[in-house]
Amino acid sequence: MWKRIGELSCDDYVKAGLTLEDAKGFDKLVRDVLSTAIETDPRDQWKALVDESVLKPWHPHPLHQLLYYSVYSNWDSSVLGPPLYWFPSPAQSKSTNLGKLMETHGSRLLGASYKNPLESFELFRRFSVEHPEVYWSVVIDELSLVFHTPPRCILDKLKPGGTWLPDAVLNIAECCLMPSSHPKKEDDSVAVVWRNEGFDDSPLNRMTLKQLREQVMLVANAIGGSFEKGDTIAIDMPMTVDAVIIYLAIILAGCIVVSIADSFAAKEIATRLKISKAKGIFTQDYILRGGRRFPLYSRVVEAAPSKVIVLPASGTELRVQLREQDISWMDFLSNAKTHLSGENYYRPIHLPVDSMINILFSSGTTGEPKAIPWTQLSPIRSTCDGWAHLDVQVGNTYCWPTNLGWVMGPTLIFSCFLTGATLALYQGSPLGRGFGKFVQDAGVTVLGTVPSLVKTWKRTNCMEGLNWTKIKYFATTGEASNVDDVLWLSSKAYYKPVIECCGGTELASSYIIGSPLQPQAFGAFSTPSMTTRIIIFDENGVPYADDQPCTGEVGLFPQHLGATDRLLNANHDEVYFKGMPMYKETQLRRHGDIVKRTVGGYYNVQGRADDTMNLGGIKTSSIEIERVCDQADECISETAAVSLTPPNGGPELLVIFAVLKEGFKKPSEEELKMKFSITIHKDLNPLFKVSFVKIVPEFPRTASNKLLRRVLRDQMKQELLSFRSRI
Ligand SMILES: Nc1ncnc2c1ncn2[C@@H]1O[C@H](COP(=O)(O)OP(=O)(O)OP(=O)(O)O)[C@@H](O)[C@H]1O
Repeated sequence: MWKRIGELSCDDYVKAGLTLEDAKGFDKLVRDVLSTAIETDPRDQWKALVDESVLKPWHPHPLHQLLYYSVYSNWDSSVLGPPLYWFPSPAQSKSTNLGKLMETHGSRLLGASYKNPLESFELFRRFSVEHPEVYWSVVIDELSLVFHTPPRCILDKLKPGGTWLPDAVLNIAECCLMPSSHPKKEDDSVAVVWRNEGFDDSPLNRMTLKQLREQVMLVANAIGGSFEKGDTIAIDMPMTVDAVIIYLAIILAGCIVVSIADSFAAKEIATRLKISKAKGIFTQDYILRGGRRFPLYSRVVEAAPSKVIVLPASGTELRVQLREQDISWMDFLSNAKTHLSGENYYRPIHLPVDSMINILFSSGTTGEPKAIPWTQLSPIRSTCDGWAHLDVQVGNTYCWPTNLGWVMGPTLIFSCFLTGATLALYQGSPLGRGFGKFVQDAGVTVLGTVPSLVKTWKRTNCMEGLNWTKIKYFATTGEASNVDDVLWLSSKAYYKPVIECCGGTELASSYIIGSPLQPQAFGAFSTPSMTTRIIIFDENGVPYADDQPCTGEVGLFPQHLGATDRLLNANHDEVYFKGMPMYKETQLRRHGDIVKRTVGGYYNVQGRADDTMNLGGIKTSSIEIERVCDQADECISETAAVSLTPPNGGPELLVIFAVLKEGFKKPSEEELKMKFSITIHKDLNPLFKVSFVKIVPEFPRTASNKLLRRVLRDQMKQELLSFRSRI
């Protein structure tokens, strides 16, 4: 449906939103830039257009779409791999964290085979898989780690998952807070920059490393006065600068953080407090978000924990009446002050590297959320991923709207403070322009997102006119990205890479991800992460060869620094190992994703193994079907595909749920069914039959916004049952 790039004319540019005058200039520019590349590889054409900044962040999105899709209009992904939009430059690659490391150690470790960071990336990555102890020994030196007792070695292979950094003793919060010479963190380096929603035109707030340390030590002193070492203490509040201080203070004081996302209802808070046996909880009276005030303290109180420490959402006065056993933040802090007579210093509690610092909960897309213990190894792992794959370093300002209850919250804290980057926090809703203005004003250089956020920004066009060109990397996680949404995002900073990250809370890392040392494709992962070995296997558990394009469930090699070896509310072995195939002598670790490896070695996640369906004898995944259905009609905002086994048995039935965009003529479910069928037959498989279509106002999602296909499946099952019982 898209023209070839050489066939585009002023007319097309006008239709895409330019004035006739601008279209003429634009047409000439495109022709000039492509004059040397018109018959060549589309990748060279796209690269030339990007290198010359032909497309500007303020150009209308249809123009970006027109150029990108026209360049790749004849691209056959099944033969050529996914279309690429970002290409690393040799010069730039040498200034990345990993590039520098490779230039320093590459020849020593790889011998004469080492060429440069781009050509030798895959070789070096494989080396990191085969010799993780060598890789970690050099990368760990890049973080501001201070060991009270250094590790005996990097890896002791006696146990199945290995014992990492055995005998090491440290306090990971202390490592975040102390100045260091490499990475260069000084007392007056800016540690945190933040702004409150509603103050979008006011100056930014900044806190230096020294100020942060003093604040954390003050709170750690107060915690030391009220709790015992090893106590579990919950945090249920937005990810504000105070929440970050409390998080680090709990760990500094040798206690364990229980992170609970602030969007949970009382019942869910109660479950999490019970599983973790939390002795107390930090919360706010209200949550201020999107110009509204949502009660939080009342929800926490309903969950009935023992002691609640309550911060005001704004100002210094609480707007709620506290129960007798609870205490205001001010009173809590003043205890510490009295106790110390003005002296903030706190002696960090040093603990073995495998001691627990944080209890997190998975999002629960596949079932009950798992209570996942993070040890001091977990932040080391997650920071190293950000260091290697997002190039987080001194001088960066790193922002990722999230919450301490999601794995990205703690990851973001450690990724900043162990690498010397500045943490950027917007205290309010990330959905609107205020957030985008903060990104601009704070000079954010690494911006993390989740697909639903990007979808909203694109749909509402709320970021129009803002300058995001300081961003050098975007990142996205949580769910599969929509190609057109990431195209929109990348275009806001002259096509900077959007690094896809897919992992799990229990891995403290991504197992597949993008890299600044490899060309990137929208919505695709370019590599397993450093040191990670993945195996994709078929339905019989037979592995595909490492370089073979294929689709199947993924298994991980279990020796994975930072991965869990226990769960608090389930049997770890049963969840992650039972029933998994062996690879040679090794039993693989379950992750539960269906992964497609494309030609050229890129990856797509096709959903959870639980979301695969068998349609007429052919295995397929929800995401594959949704990708084509999303394009079936312009009135479609998003789709969700699930399959049902009919109550009386028989082949699985395909059901497609659709959310419609506003402002379009609403089709009937029958009409949509026709459209979906045609698209699926044309673009996916002529044998797939659509059994039902349901239009719904919105999809059920986890608190972190992940689509809950299992809830849709259950709903449909109920409907089918009640329909049958009525006839
Ligand atoms: N960039 C991404 N693209 C596609 N899927 C992703 C991406 N990032 C994360 N995911 C999905 O999210 C999963 C990890 O999320 P998390 O650790 O919160 O557990 P969960 O699977 O959502 O919850 P639970 O284990 O409770 O069912 C991944 O295994 C993958 O299925």
